[in-house]
Amino acid sequence: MHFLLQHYWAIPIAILASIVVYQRFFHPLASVPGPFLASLTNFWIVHISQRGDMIAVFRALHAKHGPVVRVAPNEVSVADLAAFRNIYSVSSKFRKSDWYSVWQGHRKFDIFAGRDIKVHAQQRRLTARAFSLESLKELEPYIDNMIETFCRKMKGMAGEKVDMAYWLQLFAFDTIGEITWSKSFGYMEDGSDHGTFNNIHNIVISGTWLGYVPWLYWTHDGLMPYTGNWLGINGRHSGLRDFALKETQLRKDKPVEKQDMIGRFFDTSAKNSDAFSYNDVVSMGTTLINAGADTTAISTRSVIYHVLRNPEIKRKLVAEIDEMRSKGELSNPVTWEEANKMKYLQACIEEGIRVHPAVGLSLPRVVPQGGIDIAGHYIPEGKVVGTNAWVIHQNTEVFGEDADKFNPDRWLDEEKVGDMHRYSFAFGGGSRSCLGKNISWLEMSKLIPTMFLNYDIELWEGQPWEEECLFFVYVHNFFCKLTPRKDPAEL
Ligand code: HEM
Repeated sequence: MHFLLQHYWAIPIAILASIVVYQRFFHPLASVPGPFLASLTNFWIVHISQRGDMIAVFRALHAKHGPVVRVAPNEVSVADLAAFRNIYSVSSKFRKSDWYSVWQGHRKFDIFAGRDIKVHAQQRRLTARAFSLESLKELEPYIDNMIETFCRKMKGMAGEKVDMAYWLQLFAFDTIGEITWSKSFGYMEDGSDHGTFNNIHNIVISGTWLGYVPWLYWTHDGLMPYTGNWLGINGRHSGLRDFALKETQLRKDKPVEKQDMIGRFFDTSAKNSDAFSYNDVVSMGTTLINAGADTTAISTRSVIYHVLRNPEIKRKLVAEIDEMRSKGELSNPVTWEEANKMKYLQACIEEGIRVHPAVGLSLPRVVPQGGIDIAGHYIPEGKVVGTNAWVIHQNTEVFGEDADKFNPDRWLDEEKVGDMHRYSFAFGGGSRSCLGKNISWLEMSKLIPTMFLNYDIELWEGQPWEEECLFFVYVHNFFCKLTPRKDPAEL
């Protein structure tokens, strides 16, 4: 005792040393390679996620350590192909990790962030039909409205420096408003999002890092009545939700000609009011804004940007568009049916979302009972595993030696396309894969060829863009110049 009192400074050092020894030598993940600090504390990954360069760090870690890397005391990043298919299968028992709890907050019905496998399966059954391929036909006229507004706005800016990243975001948000509540947000008309993007950016910044220390979020949640709100993520549970509530309220009393997403949810709710209440319909509205707008904007940007940076690819895409139009086989705006016949366009979209997936983090899942063997490492039950699309999409075994290049032609190789789809992860995977994939594909398939049909598009002074990797991978500095083209059908 006397010794301890005299050398009190040794106590924290001894505690720290035992933590280091335990985490490095005795912890069940001790054999998994990775950064030293990551094996000791979650604050390493918090720091990386806040810095906005998670993609570069994770790619470098896998290049150095191989297919399994310890990225937090209890979490590993997985690039092993067999394990990936197991974790993200349709019947997967790997539930979403507590990273998602900060996104769910107290919401009962959260199709994106809910972590209970059974509850999620029931919620997915209730909502999936609204997103089905057959419902796309009804949504197409809504999207035509938005494309017409977008092209009209572009016409007004012909020859000028257009902030394409921003305009595609305005388009994607207005489209979500239009297909969900039969009412665009009017952002394109105003040329402004009136602060919404900044609010959502703050939600994403906050949710990205807090997810790695959920105890901090829940402690703050308990103290909030006394301390007030200090966390941006709460905007998802308050401001954004209030917005969806107001729109849903307005829509409820307004008859519409075409069936929109909220209309479909109301129909399901009328038949299952216990399992899918009015409140749950509002939650779906919030989710659609959160999950469906930025993701589509980011993916559309990627396709257009990479096409513009590769003159030969741009030439081939425009040639496909012009050939169909001059034969009278292409409408303006381009229809879904026509777009599906355009093989090169579809290949450009596949490649755009492969090289720049909208989500920049691993999608973390909890290892179920029995554990899992990954590339020679045993990961026990309760630990977290996750794959990052930005890592797996660079796998040369699947995507070829030029996996780091934008090359739409790879999607035209019929022998390889099945395997590439199997490991495409931009829309997530298995039972938790994206519900809105068809909708976003519809938007991209129509907007992109319509833009190249009507305009010659160039990068403004050819400057490269900058990436900011949070949960979403935002881009900055994507400017274009648009020159109206003569319609090829009239040439
Ligand atoms: C190109 C555009 C899109 C991309 C890249 C994308 C990507 C993703 C990803 C990666 C996930 C899985 C997230 C996870 O496992 O944590 C997801 C889930 C989801 N997405 Fe999308 N998304 C897109 C568009 C949309 C659209 C337009 C909507 C709705 C209109 C939507 C609604 C959803 C929903 C509801 C989920 C949760 C599904 C579930 O867990 O059952 N997404 N999306």
